[in-house]
Amino acid sequence: MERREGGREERAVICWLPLKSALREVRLISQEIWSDVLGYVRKNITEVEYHTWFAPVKNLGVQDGSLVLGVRNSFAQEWFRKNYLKLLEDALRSLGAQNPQVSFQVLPAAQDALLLPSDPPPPPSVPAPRASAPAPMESRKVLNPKYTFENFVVGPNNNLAHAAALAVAESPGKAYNPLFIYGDVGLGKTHLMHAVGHYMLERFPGKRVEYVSTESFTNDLINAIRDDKMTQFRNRYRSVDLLLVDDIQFLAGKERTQEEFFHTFNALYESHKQIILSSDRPPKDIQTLEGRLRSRFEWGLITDIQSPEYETRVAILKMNAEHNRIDIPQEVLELIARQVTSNIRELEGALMRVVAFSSLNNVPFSRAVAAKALSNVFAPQEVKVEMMDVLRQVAAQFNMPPDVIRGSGRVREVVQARQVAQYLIRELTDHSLPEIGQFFGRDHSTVMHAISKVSEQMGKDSELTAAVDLLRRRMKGQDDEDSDA
Ligand SMILES: Nc1ncnc2c1ncn2[C@@H]1O[C@H](COP(=O)(O)OP(=O)(O)OP(=O)(O)O)[C@@H](O)[C@H]1O
Repeated sequence: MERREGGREERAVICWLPLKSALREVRLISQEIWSDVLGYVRKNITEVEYHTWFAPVKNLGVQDGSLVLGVRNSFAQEWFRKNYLKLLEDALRSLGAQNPQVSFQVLPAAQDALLLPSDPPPPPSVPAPRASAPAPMESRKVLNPKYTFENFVVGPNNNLAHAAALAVAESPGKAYNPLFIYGDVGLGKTHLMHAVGHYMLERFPGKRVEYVSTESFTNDLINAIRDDKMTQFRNRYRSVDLLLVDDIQFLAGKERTQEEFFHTFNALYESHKQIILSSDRPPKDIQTLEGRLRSRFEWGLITDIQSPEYETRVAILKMNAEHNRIDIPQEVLELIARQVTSNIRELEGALMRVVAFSSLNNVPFSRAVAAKALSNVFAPQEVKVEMMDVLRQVAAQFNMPPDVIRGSGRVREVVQARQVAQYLIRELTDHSLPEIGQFFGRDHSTVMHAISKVSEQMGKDSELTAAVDLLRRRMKGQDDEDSDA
């Protein structure tokens, strides 16, 4: 464990250890911030400037609350400091950073030349230029390594779809063919499809799995017709063991694609190859879909995925946090799960936003911090402070585990932290003295004594006063200034 000598410095370092461990995966998290920052920057400078200066910049993650950007050489470093620092800080401010910090590092030549796979996609607000020709045959997509059965949280909203997908994975071409999964955006249809693909490839590495969106299928068809390559097209789609087609509702109104898909479907079905289709609606609601296709889609099993209920949302967030090795308190996850109710993609985005916010502002996770981080995007939530919130914040501030504060230790620092925690709980929550006493395994008179002791010291002991003020602001989500004090 990292330790430095010297009172204040030591506290500053150790206080943020949980946050530092949260930042281990910060490169991943900060792509989200970086995409938003680029979106902001692009709106505020010319395209030429953007491409000259920002396109080559590499996001190196957040370190100690500062967004670190890799630039090509010391000239660019200087240029950025002089010309773009303020713009970048404004961009971070627009994302909720209260004391934004940006630093620039000159990249080693090799890294500069290398486009790391973690580089962010272009910001969504400014779409990348689109080629006028349709995508080439290679538009096939690969399976997302994250979309496995192990990473899929099962709840009442999706247990039937999950069971069906598992059955299909175990007996492809036999259990349900086709499997038709429908549901609103961002609820896990693609995840389940890919999970079947992974499962099959793990058990039978020689099998051919093809995942394609309906749009890519259509583009491939157009290209094949244009380039006179229909035989290759047919070979490609009719020789697979598992065909996964996303967003099949986009077949609506495309007669030629429907015709070709009909033959692909028949060829696969007759040779007992598995087909899985996803859609935002059941086959009967897809307008202008040929009757013969609709009836084929209904041959197997049609199953839906609904919005997840609260417990499933919390479980998904927990799994995501663990996956990214982010140590985030349960009550913060619960707050996010209450805030984002319908869409899992948004739920994951909200978690990222909270992690980004707390790393950029260098504050530990708390419900108030999470509420603030989400307030720009979702309706602001009134956060009721809980005893556990206070205990955790006091523990971080006094650099000792919460259990030690609640324990029986009589060391001066521990007693002081315990008294501060009791004082703040009394002030910030509705709990009675006996309830607070019970939380600390003590009686109400001890709590009364703690409160009068802290009240007495406030104003006299400046360090304690500053710590209590800072904690109070943090609990109320008002820690506007830098919170390293
Ligand atoms: N049950 C779940 N457990 C864990 N993660 C999930 C679950 N359901 C969805 N997700 C995650 O939510 C995100 C969105 O899921 P996915 O892309 O599969 O949704 P979709 O229904 O295919 O959406 P769209 O219709 O927009 O394509 C993904 O990151 C996925 O991993």
